[in-house]
Amino acid sequence: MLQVTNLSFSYQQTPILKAITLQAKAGEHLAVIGESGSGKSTLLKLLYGEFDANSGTIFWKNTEILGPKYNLVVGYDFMKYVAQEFDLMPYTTVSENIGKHLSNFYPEKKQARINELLDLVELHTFAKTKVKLLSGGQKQRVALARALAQKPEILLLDEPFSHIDNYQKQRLRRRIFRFLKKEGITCVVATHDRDDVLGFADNMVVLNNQTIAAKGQPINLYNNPKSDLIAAFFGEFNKINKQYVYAHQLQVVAHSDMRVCVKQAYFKGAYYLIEAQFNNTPILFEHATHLAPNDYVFLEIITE
Ligand SMILES: Nc1ncnc2c1ncn2[C@@H]1O[C@H](COP(=O)(O)OP(=O)(O)OP(=O)(O)O)[C@@H](O)[C@H]1O
Repeated sequence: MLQVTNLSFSYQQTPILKAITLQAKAGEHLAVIGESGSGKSTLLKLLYGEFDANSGTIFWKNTEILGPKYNLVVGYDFMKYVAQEFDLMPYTTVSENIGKHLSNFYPEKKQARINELLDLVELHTFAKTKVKLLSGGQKQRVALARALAQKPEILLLDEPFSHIDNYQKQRLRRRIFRFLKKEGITCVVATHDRDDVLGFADNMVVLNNQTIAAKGQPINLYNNPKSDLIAAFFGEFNKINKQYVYAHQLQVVAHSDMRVCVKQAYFKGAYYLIEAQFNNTPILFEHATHLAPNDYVFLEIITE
């Protein structure tokens, strides 16, 4: 189990994280979300032992994670960290990068593991290509594969799919998270992307104002967001009578108390996102078909 207790940290004078307490059980997938600059990467770096905390403790099972004041070499064997900057060896091949931490003592076993990971991140055709010749998304996949090579007990991922195009991202995300669950690897993922959370994370924490503003299962935070920051993470939303109402929770009906004037319709594929006005308040809702500006419609909140 990962246990973080009362962790506080500042780079200089300004506190970045204050009294952070969180846990992740072995095999759990924990998502860390928050606005840009809220300290997600800093938290992962502290978990990795890259910095010394001002106060508080971090334990993985019975081992205390300590920073450079106490460790000559940053990091621990049981933990891997895939940073936003991938830190690969540019002049060696994809295979060599993935196998970097694997022992040469059993070359066949090493090659089999490299092949398994090349399959996982779908980079077989690039196995012998030098990393400096790869695109950003391909480098990110090499970094993921390399972090998994030795089967860490805990994996820290910072925006793990940010450089990968949408076409490959969805599939790769499913493959990687399924692989982590299958191998029982605990993972902490810092992300801006709700798709890294919904359907994958067991729990999530929300960083805001240097502290944890909320934590819980994604389904509970989704259903009861408690703040604009959390609601916005999950999708377009409105605040109606102090309640958070997602755009898809409003439907057009024949008659209701909520008569709105359409301002703009945005094609979103399976639906249109409609921007409308209700008593001078902007309202967003989803609708199956296009609605013309200045049309009036009635809306109702869908109660599931
Ligand atoms: N090496 C550093 N020295 C000083 N300040 C830093 C350093 N790295 C980050 N910061 C500051 O710490 C704060 C948190 O940064 P951090 O990168 O942890 O945020 P983040 O939530 O990961 O942001 P993003 O989502 O944009 O990656 C920011 O205000 C940033 O400017």
